[in-house]
Amino acid sequence: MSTQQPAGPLYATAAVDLVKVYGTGATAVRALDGVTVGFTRAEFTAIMGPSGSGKSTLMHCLAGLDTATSGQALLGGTDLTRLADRVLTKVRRERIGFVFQAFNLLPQLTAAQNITLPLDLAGRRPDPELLDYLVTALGLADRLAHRPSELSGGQQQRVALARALVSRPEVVFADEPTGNLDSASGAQVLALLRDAVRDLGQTVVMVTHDATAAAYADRVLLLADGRVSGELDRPGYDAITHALSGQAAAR
Ligand SMILES: Nc1ncnc2c1ncn2[C@@H]1O[C@H](COP(=O)(O)OP(=O)(O)OP(=O)(O)O)[C@@H](O)[C@H]1O
Repeated sequence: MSTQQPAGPLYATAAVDLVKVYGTGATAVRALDGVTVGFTRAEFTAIMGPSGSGKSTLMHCLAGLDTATSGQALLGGTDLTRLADRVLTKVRRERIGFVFQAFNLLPQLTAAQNITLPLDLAGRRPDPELLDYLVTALGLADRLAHRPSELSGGQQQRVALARALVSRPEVVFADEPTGNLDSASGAQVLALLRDAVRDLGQTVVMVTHDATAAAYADRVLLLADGRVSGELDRPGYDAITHALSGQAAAR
């Protein structure tokens, strides 16, 4: 990750002078105030910062879930801000993986069907080796025939993670993926995200408030007031909490 020159093949996803203003006139909120940042391929980045600093907005713009006011949201060489809705939907489905705090599984489908749903929609078959690796690594082998209501929260999030990873998307965006999990389940999800980066070359961008979760990442990007305020390289828990308390003191 770098805050310099984000265009180019090195970056899986990048923001270039990204601005997002919600509303108009006196009530307008400048959620992103000119963010330029690149996310290197095969790297795990955590985005942190105070509530309202623009973390979710940045992720949503980069993932094509929200439209920027100006600037570029690049996925590889594609500027998502220039795509028509129909094309954007296809890009999201075929090139991006998502893991949210709410697991967003379809209740009527089994775990196995939920995992392969995005590939099925795209008319693609899962790579059997990758599917096997993910199901085993996530401890889901004996849960594949279960529906979400028959699974624990941790198991549901692991199904959502397998679904996000099985299509080898260019980027996995994770928004507080451990927010609803107990610490053991959360650690399992974070370890698999880290391993997917190390072993599969997956690019992962995760928004989190949790320094323990962020310590799994290779880099931490700090936002404040809609701008990039800092970046930490392979920080541990202490370095992250120190940077966050520095941010709080500066406010
Ligand atoms: N749909 C919206 N309409 C109006 N304002 C919005 C909207 N979404 C976000 N905002 C505002 O934009 C700013 C950035 O919000 P954002 O959700 O990106 O912050 P965040 O860092 O993710 O916060 P949190 O940690 O609380 O989730 C905030 O001031 C927020 O109130």
